[in-house]
Amino acid sequence: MVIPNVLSIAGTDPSGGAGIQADLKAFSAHRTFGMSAITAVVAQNTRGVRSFVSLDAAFVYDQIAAVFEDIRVDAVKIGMVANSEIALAIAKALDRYASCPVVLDPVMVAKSGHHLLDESAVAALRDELIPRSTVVTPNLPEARVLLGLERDIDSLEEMRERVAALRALGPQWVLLKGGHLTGETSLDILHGERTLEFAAPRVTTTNTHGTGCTLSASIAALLPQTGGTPDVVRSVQSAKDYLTEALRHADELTVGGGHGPVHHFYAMWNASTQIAASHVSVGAAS
Ligand SMILES: Nc1ncnc2c1ncn2[C@@H]1O[C@H](COP(=O)(O)OP(=O)(O)OP(=O)(O)O)[C@@H](O)[C@H]1O
Ligand SMILES: Cc1ncc(COP(=O)(O)O)c(N)n1
Repeated sequence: MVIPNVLSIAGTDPSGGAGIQADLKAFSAHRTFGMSAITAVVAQNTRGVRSFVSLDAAFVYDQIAAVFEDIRVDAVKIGMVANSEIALAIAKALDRYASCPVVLDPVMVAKSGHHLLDESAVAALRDELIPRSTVVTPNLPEARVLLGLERDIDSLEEMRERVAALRALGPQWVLLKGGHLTGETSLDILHGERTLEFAAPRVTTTNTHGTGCTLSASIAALLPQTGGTPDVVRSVQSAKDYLTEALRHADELTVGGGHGPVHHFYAMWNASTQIAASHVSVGAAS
Protein backbone atom coordinates (compact mmCIF):
# COMPACT_ATOMS: atom_id res chain seq x y z
CA MET A 1 0.00 0.00 0.00
CA VAL A 2 1.30 3.47 -0.88
CA ILE A 3 1.27 5.78 2.15
CA PRO A 4 0.20 9.34 1.16
CA ASN A 5 2.64 12.17 1.82
CA VAL A 6 0.87 15.29 3.09
CA LEU A 7 2.39 18.77 3.52
CA SER A 8 1.20 21.41 5.99
CA ILE A 9 2.13 25.04 5.30
CA ALA A 10 1.27 26.83 8.54
CA GLY A 11 2.39 28.50 11.77
CA THR A 12 3.55 26.74 14.94
CA ASP A 13 2.06 26.13 18.38
CA PRO A 14 4.65 25.20 21.02
CA SER A 15 1.84 24.00 23.29
CA GLY A 16 0.96 21.37 20.70
CA GLY A 17 -2.76 22.01 20.16
CA ALA A 18 -3.02 24.07 16.96
CA GLY A 19 -1.06 24.94 13.81
CA ILE A 20 1.63 22.65 12.44
CA GLN A 21 1.67 20.53 15.60
CA ALA A 22 -2.06 19.73 15.37
CA ASP A 23 -1.73 19.10 11.63
CA LEU A 24 1.07 16.56 12.08
CA LYS A 25 -0.93 14.70 14.75
CA ALA A 26 -3.95 14.58 12.45
CA PHE A 27 -1.77 13.41 9.52
CA SER A 28 -0.36 10.54 11.62
CA ALA A 29 -3.80 9.62 12.93
CA HIS A 30 -4.98 9.27 9.33
CA ARG A 31 -2.04 7.00 8.47
CA THR A 32 -0.25 9.49 6.22
CA PHE A 33 3.34 10.74 6.23
CA GLY A 34 3.26 14.32 7.53
CA MET A 35 5.60 17.13 6.41
CA SER A 36 5.69 20.83 7.24
CA ALA A 37 6.78 24.20 5.84
CA ILE A 38 6.64 26.85 8.56
CA THR A 39 5.30 30.35 7.85
CA ALA A 40 5.55 31.86 11.35
CA VAL A 41 6.84 30.85 14.75
CA VAL A 42 4.13 31.63 17.30
CA ALA A 43 4.57 32.00 21.07
CA GLN A 44 1.24 30.65 22.29
CA ASN A 45 -0.34 28.22 24.70
CA THR A 46 -3.86 27.15 25.68
CA ARG A 47 -4.48 30.60 27.19
CA GLY A 48 -3.62 32.64 24.13
CA VAL A 49 -1.08 34.02 21.68
CA ARG A 50 1.73 36.20 23.08
CA SER A 51 3.59 37.14 19.91
CA PHE A 52 4.81 35.71 16.63
CA VAL A 53 7.65 36.11 14.17
CA SER A 54 6.82 35.66 10.48
CA LEU A 55 9.49 34.00 8.40
CA ASP A 56 10.85 35.59 5.27
CA ALA A 57 8.58 34.83 2.29
CA ALA A 58 11.47 33.60 0.12
CA PHE A 59 12.44 31.23 2.93
CA VAL A 60 8.89 29.87 3.13
CA TYR A 61 9.05 29.28 -0.65
CA ASP A 62 12.39 27.51 -0.23
CA GLN A 63 10.98 25.14 2.39
CA ILE A 64 8.08 24.21 0.07
CA ALA A 65 10.47 23.78 -2.88
CA ALA A 66 12.75 21.56 -0.78
CA VAL A 67 9.84 19.20 -0.12
CA PHE A 68 8.43 19.12 -3.66
CA GLU A 69 11.83 18.75 -5.36
CA ASP A 70 12.47 15.55 -3.41
CA ILE A 71 9.14 14.03 -2.41
CA ARG A 72 5.82 13.16 -4.07
CA VAL A 73 3.22 15.30 -2.32
CA ASP A 74 -0.31 13.86 -2.34
CA ALA A 75 -2.09 16.75 -0.60
CA VAL A 76 -1.35 20.17 0.85
CA LYS A 77 -2.99 21.87 3.83
CA ILE A 78 -2.47 25.63 4.26
CA GLY A 79 -3.16 27.31 7.61
CA MET A 80 -1.76 30.58 9.03
CA VAL A 81 -0.06 32.53 6.22
CA ALA A 82 0.66 35.62 8.38
CA ASN A 83 1.12 38.25 5.68
CA SER A 84 0.62 39.00 1.99
CA GLU A 85 4.25 38.32 0.97
CA ILE A 86 3.99 34.79 2.35
CA ALA A 87 0.57 34.31 0.73
CA LEU A 88 2.05 35.30 -2.65
CA ALA A 89 5.08 33.03 -2.14
CA ILE A 90 2.79 30.08 -1.38
CA ALA A 91 0.70 30.85 -4.48
CA LYS A 92 3.87 30.89 -6.60
CA ALA A 93 5.03 27.59 -5.10
CA LEU A 94 1.63 25.96 -5.71
CA ASP A 95 1.74 27.05 -9.38
CA ARG A 96 5.27 25.76 -9.79
CA TYR A 97 4.89 22.42 -8.01
CA ALA A 98 1.47 21.35 -6.81
CA SER A 99 -0.79 19.13 -8.88
CA CYS A 100 -2.44 17.64 -5.78
CA PRO A 101 -5.53 18.71 -3.75
CA VAL A 102 -5.05 21.84 -1.63
CA VAL A 103 -7.08 22.45 1.55
CA LEU A 104 -6.97 26.06 2.76
CA ASP A 105 -7.97 27.02 6.31
CA PRO A 106 -8.05 30.84 6.02
CA VAL A 107 -6.75 31.46 9.57
CA MET A 108 -7.17 35.10 10.62
CA VAL A 109 -7.71 35.39 14.39
CA ALA A 110 -6.90 32.84 17.15
CA LYS A 111 -9.65 31.79 19.58
CA SER A 112 -7.94 34.07 22.10
CA GLY A 113 -8.57 37.08 19.83
CA HIS A 114 -4.98 37.58 18.64
CA HIS A 115 -4.62 38.45 14.95
CA LEU A 116 -2.57 35.84 13.07
CA LEU A 117 -2.97 37.50 9.65
CA ASP A 118 -2.13 41.11 8.76
CA GLU A 119 -5.33 42.90 7.80
CA SER A 120 -3.62 44.01 4.59
CA ALA A 121 -3.13 40.32 3.66
CA VAL A 122 -6.83 39.49 3.35
CA ALA A 123 -6.84 40.48 -0.34
CA ALA A 124 -3.87 38.21 -1.14
CA LEU A 125 -5.50 35.31 0.73
CA ARG A 126 -8.81 35.88 -1.05
CA ASP A 127 -7.47 36.59 -4.55
CA GLU A 128 -4.34 34.40 -4.73
CA LEU A 129 -4.86 31.40 -2.44
CA ILE A 130 -8.61 30.77 -2.36
CA PRO A 131 -8.92 30.35 -6.17
CA ARG A 132 -6.08 27.79 -6.07
CA SER A 133 -7.81 25.68 -3.39
CA THR A 134 -9.70 22.44 -3.72
CA VAL A 135 -11.48 23.12 -0.42
CA VAL A 136 -11.50 26.31 1.66
CA THR A 137 -12.75 26.05 5.25
CA PRO A 138 -13.73 29.47 6.71
CA ASN A 139 -15.33 29.84 10.12
CA LEU A 140 -18.07 32.46 10.44
CA PRO A 141 -15.87 35.47 11.34
CA GLU A 142 -13.51 34.58 8.47
CA ALA A 143 -16.48 34.33 6.08
CA ARG A 144 -17.58 37.79 7.19
CA VAL A 145 -14.16 39.28 6.39
CA LEU A 146 -13.83 37.43 3.06
CA LEU A 147 -17.26 38.65 1.95
CA GLY A 148 -16.84 42.17 3.36
CA LEU A 149 -20.02 41.87 5.45
CA GLU A 150 -20.84 44.47 8.08
CA ARG A 151 -21.72 41.93 10.76
CA ASP A 152 -21.16 38.26 11.57
CA ILE A 153 -23.26 35.52 10.02
CA ASP A 154 -25.44 34.57 12.98
CA SER A 155 -27.84 31.83 11.88
CA LEU A 156 -27.98 28.61 9.93
CA GLU A 157 -30.30 30.27 7.41
CA GLU A 158 -27.73 32.99 6.78
CA MET A 159 -24.97 30.37 6.42
CA ARG A 160 -27.09 28.71 3.71
CA GLU A 161 -27.54 32.08 1.97
CA ARG A 162 -23.87 33.11 2.07
CA VAL A 163 -22.09 29.91 1.09
CA ALA A 164 -22.57 30.45 -2.67
CA ALA A 165 -20.86 33.86 -2.48
CA LEU A 166 -17.86 32.21 -0.83
CA ARG A 167 -17.64 29.67 -3.61
CA ALA A 168 -17.79 32.51 -6.14
CA LEU A 169 -14.36 33.55 -4.80
CA GLY A 170 -13.01 30.62 -6.83
CA PRO A 171 -12.32 27.46 -4.81
CA GLN A 172 -13.71 24.12 -6.01
CA TRP A 173 -15.51 23.62 -2.70
CA VAL A 174 -16.29 25.71 0.39
CA LEU A 175 -16.83 24.19 3.83
CA LEU A 176 -18.46 26.94 5.89
CA LYS A 177 -18.02 25.94 9.55
CA GLY A 178 -20.76 26.67 12.06
CA GLY A 179 -18.77 26.02 15.24
CA HIS A 180 -19.30 29.63 16.35
CA LEU A 181 -23.11 29.28 16.45
CA THR A 182 -24.90 27.73 19.43
CA GLY A 183 -27.36 24.84 19.53
CA GLU A 184 -27.40 21.10 20.03
CA THR A 185 -25.55 20.36 16.82
CA SER A 186 -22.49 21.94 15.26
CA LEU A 187 -23.29 22.17 11.58
CA ASP A 188 -21.01 22.84 8.62
CA ILE A 189 -22.14 23.42 5.02
CA LEU A 190 -20.17 22.03 2.08
CA HIS A 191 -20.85 23.72 -1.24
CA GLY A 192 -19.30 22.77 -4.59
CA GLU A 193 -20.60 20.40 -7.25
CA ARG A 194 -23.24 19.62 -4.66
CA THR A 195 -24.41 21.16 -1.40
CA LEU A 196 -24.39 19.08 1.76
CA GLU A 197 -24.83 19.76 5.44
CA PHE A 198 -22.73 17.95 8.05
CA ALA A 199 -24.16 17.96 11.54
CA ALA A 200 -22.46 16.58 14.64
CA PRO A 201 -23.61 16.68 18.25
CA ARG A 202 -22.20 19.80 19.91
CA VAL A 203 -19.72 18.66 22.56
CA THR A 204 -19.84 20.56 25.84
CA THR A 205 -16.19 21.39 26.46
CA THR A 206 -13.94 24.43 26.62
CA ASN A 207 -11.12 22.35 25.13
CA THR A 208 -11.52 23.44 21.53
CA HIS A 209 -8.03 24.76 20.73
CA GLY A 210 -7.12 23.75 17.19
CA THR A 211 -10.48 22.37 16.02
CA GLY A 212 -10.22 24.20 12.68
CA CYS A 213 -6.61 23.07 12.15
CA THR A 214 -7.53 19.47 12.96
CA LEU A 215 -10.52 19.45 10.61
CA SER A 216 -8.67 20.91 7.61
CA ALA A 217 -5.57 18.72 8.15
CA SER A 218 -7.80 15.64 8.39
CA ILE A 219 -9.55 16.52 5.13
CA ALA A 220 -6.15 16.93 3.43
CA ALA A 221 -4.97 13.56 4.77
CA LEU A 222 -8.13 11.78 3.68
CA LEU A 223 -8.46 13.22 0.15
CA PRO A 224 -5.69 11.04 -1.37
CA GLN A 225 -7.19 7.94 0.28
CA THR A 226 -10.60 7.93 -1.37
CA GLY A 227 -9.46 6.06 -4.49
CA GLY A 228 -9.22 7.62 -7.97
CA THR A 229 -10.45 11.21 -8.06
CA PRO A 230 -10.26 12.71 -4.54
CA ASP A 231 -13.72 12.47 -2.98
CA VAL A 232 -14.32 15.72 -1.10
CA VAL A 233 -17.68 14.70 0.35
CA ARG A 234 -16.37 11.45 1.90
CA SER A 235 -13.21 13.14 3.15
CA VAL A 236 -15.16 15.92 4.87
CA GLN A 237 -17.54 13.40 6.46
CA SER A 238 -14.70 11.28 7.86
CA ALA A 239 -12.72 14.33 8.99
CA LYS A 240 -15.74 15.68 10.86
CA ASP A 241 -16.34 12.28 12.50
CA TYR A 242 -12.69 12.20 13.58
CA LEU A 243 -12.81 15.74 14.97
CA THR A 244 -16.03 15.09 16.89
CA GLU A 245 -14.49 12.02 18.51
CA ALA A 246 -11.31 13.96 19.37
CA LEU A 247 -13.48 16.70 20.91
CA ARG A 248 -15.62 14.22 22.86
CA HIS A 249 -12.49 13.02 24.67
CA ALA A 250 -10.68 16.36 24.95
CA ASP A 251 -11.45 16.68 28.68
CA GLU A 252 -9.45 13.49 29.38
CA LEU A 253 -6.28 15.43 28.55
CA THR A 254 -4.77 17.75 31.14
CA VAL A 255 -2.95 20.27 28.95
CA GLY A 256 -2.86 23.85 30.22
CA GLY A 257 -5.29 26.09 32.04
CA GLY A 258 -7.05 27.72 29.09
CA HIS A 259 -8.70 26.22 26.00
CA GLY A 260 -7.00 22.82 25.87
CA PRO A 261 -6.41 20.75 22.72
CA VAL A 262 -8.58 18.01 21.25
CA HIS A 263 -7.60 14.37 21.94
CA HIS A 264 -6.11 13.20 18.64
CA PHE A 265 -4.88 9.92 19.98
CA TYR A 266 -8.21 8.82 21.41
CA ALA A 267 -9.72 9.47 18.00
CA MET A 268 -6.85 7.57 16.36
CA TRP A 269 -7.22 4.52 18.59
CA ASN A 270 -10.92 4.50 17.84
CA ALA A 271 -10.72 5.37 14.16
CA SER A 272 -13.38 2.84 13.27
CA THR A 273 -15.88 4.11 15.89
CA GLN A 274 -19.12 5.20 14.29
CA ILE A 275 -20.52 8.41 15.72
CA ALA A 276 -23.63 10.41 15.08
CA ALA A 277 -22.31 12.92 12.51
CA SER A 278 -24.46 12.84 9.40
CA HIS A 279 -24.77 14.73 6.19
CA VAL A 280 -27.88 15.69 4.31
CA SER A 281 -27.87 16.48 0.62
CA VAL A 282 -29.74 19.67 -0.12
CA GLY A 283 -29.37 19.80 -3.88
CA ALA A 284 -26.93 20.53 -6.67
CA ALA A 285 -24.95 23.75 -6.96
CA SER A 286 -26.01 26.11 -9.70
N1 LIG B 1 -18.36 22.16 20.67
C1 LIG B 1 -18.28 21.55 19.50
N2 LIG B 1 -18.79 20.32 19.33
C2 LIG B 1 -18.72 19.68 18.15
N3 LIG B 1 -18.14 20.22 17.05
C3 LIG B 1 -17.61 21.46 17.16
C4 LIG B 1 -17.65 22.19 18.37
N4 LIG B 1 -17.02 23.40 18.17
C5 LIG B 1 -16.61 23.40 16.90
N5 LIG B 1 -16.98 22.24 16.28
C6 LIG B 1 -16.67 21.86 14.91
O1 LIG B 1 -15.26 22.06 14.79
C7 LIG B 1 -14.94 22.49 13.46
C8 LIG B 1 -14.20 23.81 13.54
O2 LIG B 1 -15.21 24.77 13.77
P1 LIG B 1 -15.05 26.26 14.13
O3 LIG B 1 -16.21 26.96 13.49
O4 LIG B 1 -14.90 26.38 15.61
O5 LIG B 1 -13.71 26.61 13.38
P2 LIG B 1 -12.52 27.51 13.75
O6 LIG B 1 -13.02 28.71 14.50
O7 LIG B 1 -11.79 27.74 12.47
O8 LIG B 1 -11.62 26.65 14.66
P3 LIG B 1 -10.33 27.22 15.39
O9 LIG B 1 -10.86 27.77 16.66
O10 LIG B 1 -9.46 26.06 15.57
O11 LIG B 1 -9.73 28.31 14.52
C9 LIG B 1 -16.28 22.51 12.72
O12 LIG B 1 -16.49 21.27 12.07
C10 LIG B 1 -17.29 22.73 13.82
O13 LIG B 1 -18.57 22.30 13.45
C1 LIG C 1 -0.34 28.59 14.29
C2 LIG C 1 -1.80 28.66 14.56
N1 LIG C 1 -2.66 28.38 13.56
C3 LIG C 1 -3.99 28.43 13.80
C4 LIG C 1 -4.48 28.75 15.04
C5 LIG C 1 -5.99 28.83 15.27
O1 LIG C 1 -6.43 27.97 16.27
P1 LIG C 1 -7.39 28.47 17.46
O2 LIG C 1 -8.44 29.37 16.83
O3 LIG C 1 -7.95 27.24 18.04
O4 LIG C 1 -6.53 29.27 18.40
C6 LIG C 1 -3.55 29.03 16.07
N2 LIG C 1 -3.93 29.35 17.32
N3 LIG C 1 -2.21 28.97 15.79
